[in-house]
Amino acid sequence: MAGLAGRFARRWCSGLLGSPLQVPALGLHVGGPAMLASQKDFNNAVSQVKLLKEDPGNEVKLKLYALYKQATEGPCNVPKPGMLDFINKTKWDAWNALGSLSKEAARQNYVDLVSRLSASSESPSPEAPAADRKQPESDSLVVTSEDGITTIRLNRPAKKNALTTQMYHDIIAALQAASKDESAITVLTGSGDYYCSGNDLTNFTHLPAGGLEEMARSAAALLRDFVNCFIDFPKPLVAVVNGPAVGISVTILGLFDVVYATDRASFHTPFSHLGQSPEGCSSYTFPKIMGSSKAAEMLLFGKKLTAQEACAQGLVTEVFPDGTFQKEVWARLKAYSKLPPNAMRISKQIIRNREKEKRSDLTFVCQKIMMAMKAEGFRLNWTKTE
Ligand SMILES: CCCCCCC/C=C/C(=O)SCCNC(=O)CCNC(=O)[C@H](O)C(C)(C)COP(=O)(O)OP(=O)(O)OC[C@H]1O[C@@H](n2cnc3c(N)ncnc32)[C@H](O)[C@@H]1OP(=O)(O)O
Repeated sequence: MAGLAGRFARRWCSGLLGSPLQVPALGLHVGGPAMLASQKDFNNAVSQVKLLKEDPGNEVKLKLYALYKQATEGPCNVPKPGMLDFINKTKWDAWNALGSLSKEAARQNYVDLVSRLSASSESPSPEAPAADRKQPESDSLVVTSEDGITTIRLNRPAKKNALTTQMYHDIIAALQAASKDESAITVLTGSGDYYCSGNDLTNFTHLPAGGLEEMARSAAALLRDFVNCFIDFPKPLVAVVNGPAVGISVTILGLFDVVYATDRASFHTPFSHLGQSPEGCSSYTFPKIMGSSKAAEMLLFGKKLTAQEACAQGLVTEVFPDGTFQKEVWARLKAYSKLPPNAMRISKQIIRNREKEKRSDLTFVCQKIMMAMKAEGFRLNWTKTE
């Protein structure tokens, strides 16, 4: 495991330990005061970074990288790497974010940052490591209740509604609240042109203090809580699939009671491409819904289904023309929400209870994730899914 963590760290660190970036949150230097660090101070700081006793974490290393580049080469002057080149794109973004910060100010900021890091590595910091800090509340999830329907909307359209760690937590909380509220039906949908692009692939780029193993363990625990909420949800749960769906947003569809899709939607589970294995109980629900060979084509080979294909295979309940999708679906859901809520709950319980014993599958899936992460060296490279 240490080897894996080391490989992970090396990938981040390659060419990274040395560079200033302007980060207002760190109180870094922007202007040009009288006493700026000399080239010698800067060279010393570059050497000092390599001697730090504690790994400062990827976030700080990224700041160092960007400041170093700015100090030595000036404003970012190289083409933006493609989105598949994930690590270099992240580094490029950090450097580019420094804008026109002068070389001298970047040099000073780099020296200041290294001096703070050296001081804190000698005395324990009162602050929790950045990777362990709780994420700020975000508006990436919007929950509304109207006409007997609670709607949980993924609201990160610029990132195709990719699920951040915070969003997993927020969805769990929203489902728990919806299971107890006055609504008869609960809906999951997305904002913008995508339903969801699956797990946010940057969720795994910040290594916690406990290293790779700890990251795998906490991801598996969060995933288990997340999927359990869908398994246990007591009311009718409807997916309003407003556009393409990828990864975990597809696998959990087998735990919904009804899935309505626009004819623009597609359903893609590129797990093998990513060196991962399927989750969300799909190893159980998909073969049951569509038969084992169709399930294998999706889950092993990553075959992307059109909305019509997904409907023909039973994953989707009904497909609507995109132009009338929202109008037709919401009109229908409003009508359904007038049905007696208790009757719907009890009927759902009768239908689903038979399945709950299969839950051991879920634990197995969590174990598989950890095994896959280890086996794959926890690869960060991701494949464009189209
Ligand atoms: C903590 C608990 C962990 C539980 C783990 C559960 C295991 C789950 C597994 C999965 O879900 S596997 C599936 C993961 N998803 C993907 O592989 C999709 C990756 N994205 C793409 O292939 C493409 O972005 C797209 C979805 C096909 C869209 O392509 P398009 O060309 O239309 O748009 P882009 O320019 O590529 O994207 C716009 C913008 O959005 C960002 N983005 C898209 N998807 C993700 C993602 N999954 N994670 C993070 N960011 C994503 C993309 O980087 C672009 O950002 P900018 O470059 O504009 O900043």
